[in-house]
Parts: sequence; structure tokens; C-alpha cells
Amino acid sequence: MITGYGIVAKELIKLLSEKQELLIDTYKISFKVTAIVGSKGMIYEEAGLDLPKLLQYGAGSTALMRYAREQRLSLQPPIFREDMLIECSPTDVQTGGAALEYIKNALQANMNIVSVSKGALVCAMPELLKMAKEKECKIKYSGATAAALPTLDIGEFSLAGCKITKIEGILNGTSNFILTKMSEENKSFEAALQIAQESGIAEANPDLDIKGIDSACKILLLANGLLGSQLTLEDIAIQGIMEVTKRDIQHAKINGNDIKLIASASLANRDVRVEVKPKIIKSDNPLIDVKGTNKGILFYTEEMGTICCTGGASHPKGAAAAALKDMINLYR
Ligand SMILES: NC(=O)C1=CN([C@@H]2O[C@H](COP(=O)(O)OP(=O)(O)OC[C@H]3O[C@@H](n4cnc5c(N)ncnc54)[C@H](OP(=O)(O)O)[C@@H]3O)[C@@H](O)[C@H]2O)C=CC1
Ligand SMILES: N[C@@H](CC=O)C(=O)O
Repeated sequence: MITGYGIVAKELIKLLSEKQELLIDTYKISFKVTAIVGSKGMIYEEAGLDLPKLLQYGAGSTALMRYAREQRLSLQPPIFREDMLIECSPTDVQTGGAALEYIKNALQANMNIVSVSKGALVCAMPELLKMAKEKECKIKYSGATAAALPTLDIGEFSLAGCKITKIEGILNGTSNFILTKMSEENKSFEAALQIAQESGIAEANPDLDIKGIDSACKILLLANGLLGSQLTLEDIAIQGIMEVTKRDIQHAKINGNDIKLIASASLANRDVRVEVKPKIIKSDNPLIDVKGTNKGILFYTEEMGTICCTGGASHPKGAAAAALKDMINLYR
């Protein structure tokens, strides 16, 4: 079951449709999409929706309504009864939005959760984890923690047993794209933001990107998930990129440095300090080479030294692939 049929969910349907054989051959897994919920209601077919047909109609509720008409179905209120929910509705960091109700309803119905949206997780993770534990369900959220850039998986699996003392990253593709365009092509802030919006990577409300809130959500989820904190967005000092000027960037570049929007979470005694702000990145920091829509993360550990992962450009297909990865890892 998928909630929110926008650009990411449509990319996921495309991947599921293209990779059916590979999923069976490699992982012995076959996924059937039986229900998709948009803001106007749900399409449901017990035998599985006809994915290639659905892909003909674009995204959003208009696509769901066109599909319903073709298949002689009617849109109905959401019913939660499948094995897994893939949450792809808009991110609402104030209340959790519809996503919060969807995830709660799904957990009540013993469904595993893969969330690409961040709002519900940021607003109510402790409650959701408690429900998941009671129901013996799992919640995976790679799509909400920088998607195509592996972050949570590195911390949970590759660094298992290590003490992570600090996490530092460029976690928002839109703001990194804007800063890169200002730095390297002398583009204006507004022109660069418009390109990011047209490419489908900016949030529906781009303030979330440029004011640093999207980065804050991601570092919050990583800090709480990997450093054991129980922080909320109010605990984070957040500064976006709106005040960064071309002059600031050119000034930093004189010494081979650059300005990047950095989200960090550091252990200080037993506290975890989290902040998001534009910082001068020195020429020897690997994050300096993270350009355009790419992202990057550094994990400082006591046992394995500093681990760096870069790339994972923000892109709807990459976000969909992160959701697919979580789906596979839930059942392999
Ligand atoms: N785009 C990206 O690169 C990435 C996005 N994300 C996250 O993934 C989520 C989806 O992003 P994206 O696909 O780009 O966003 P879109 O805006 O393209 O899609 C969201 C869709 O949700 C539908 N929707 C709105 N309200 C509701 C509701 N109450 N119930 C069900 N569906 C609703 C809308 O369609 P309609 O109203 O017509 O039904 C809309 O098409 C967001 O939370 C975003 O933060 C995460 C990683 C990367
Ligand atoms: N708006 C985000 C994409 C989703 O997380 C970004 O620009 O990285």
C-alpha cells in the first residue's frame, strides 16, 4: 500500500514494474501493489494494480481517478489491511500531517512501514516506535534520511558496535545545488532555486529546503536513531542559506575553501548537540567536493576513524530507490 502518489511514488511504481524479475531472481521477493491513496481517496485491487497501465496517467489524484475510471473502480476511503505501507505524502513538520494518521493506522493493522516523508517521524517517532514494538512491526526510513545517500544504514549496520561521536553532513540537495550554482556559475539564488524546483527535488514548500528545515529533520532522525538522543526540532539551532551571498562564497574561495549548508550532531558528555548552518568548509574536508544535487556525510567514530560517504544526489528516482532498498531489506 502506498500513501501519496506524487513524483517519488510514481518513480517507485516504475522501479517495481521494471525490476520485478530481478527482485525474484536476486532476493526471491515479489511485491504486489494493491492500494494507493491520494488526497481524494484510494484505488484498490486485491489482485494487484496494473502498474504499467497506471504509469500511463502521470501522478497525483488525477492519475488515480483516470486509472479508476479505466478499470471501472471507484475511489474509496483508505483501508489499512496490507503487509506494508510506503508513506510518500507531503512532509508536514508542524503536525505530521496526513502521514502521521496513515502510519498510525498502518501500525494498528500490523503493517511494516517504509517512510519517505519526514513529518510524521520528526513529530512522533517515540510514539510510532512504541506502537511498532507492541505490534512487532518495523519502521524503515532511508528515504527520509537523505534517500539515495546511505546514512542510517551505514550507522546501523556498517558501524554497528562503534561509538559514533559526531555526524556531519550536507543532507539537502536543493540548497547544495543553489550554493554550487552561485559559486561556480554565478547564478542568482532565485534562478538556481527555480531549476531545483523544476527537477522535482525541492520540497512542495521550498522554504523547508532553503531555511535548513529539511536538513534539520534529517539530522534529527539520524541523531535520535544513531546517537540515542530524543531531540525535537525545537532543540535544533537552524539557519538556512538565504543570507549567504555570492560575495561570501567568493571570499571563502580565495583560500580554496567553500561555503556549504552543514547539519551536524555531536556527542558532548551525555548530551547531543545538533545544529544546521552554512559553514566555511576547508579545502581538506571531503565535503568540499560535494557539488550540485549531491549530498555527503561524515561519521566520526572512536573505533573506525572517520567514515565518509558522498554522492546520492537528491532526485525522485533516487528517493524511490531508497524506499525500494528498505522494502527489500525488510523481507530478505
Ligand atoms: N522529491 C524528492 O526528491 C524527495 C522527496 N521526499 C519526501 O517524499 C515525499 C513525497 O515527495 P514528492 O513525491 O516529491 O512530493 P509530491 O508533492 O510530488 O507528491 C506528494 C503527493 O501526495 C499527494 N497528497 C497530498 N495530500 C495527500 C493526502 N492527504 N493523502 C494522500 N496523498 C496526498 C499529492 O497528490 P494529490 O493531492 O493529487 O493526491 C501529491 O502528488 C515528501 O514528503 C518529501 O519530503 C524524500 C526524499 C526525496
Ligand atoms: N528536498 C530534498 C529532497 C528530499 O529529501 C532535497 O533537496 O534534498
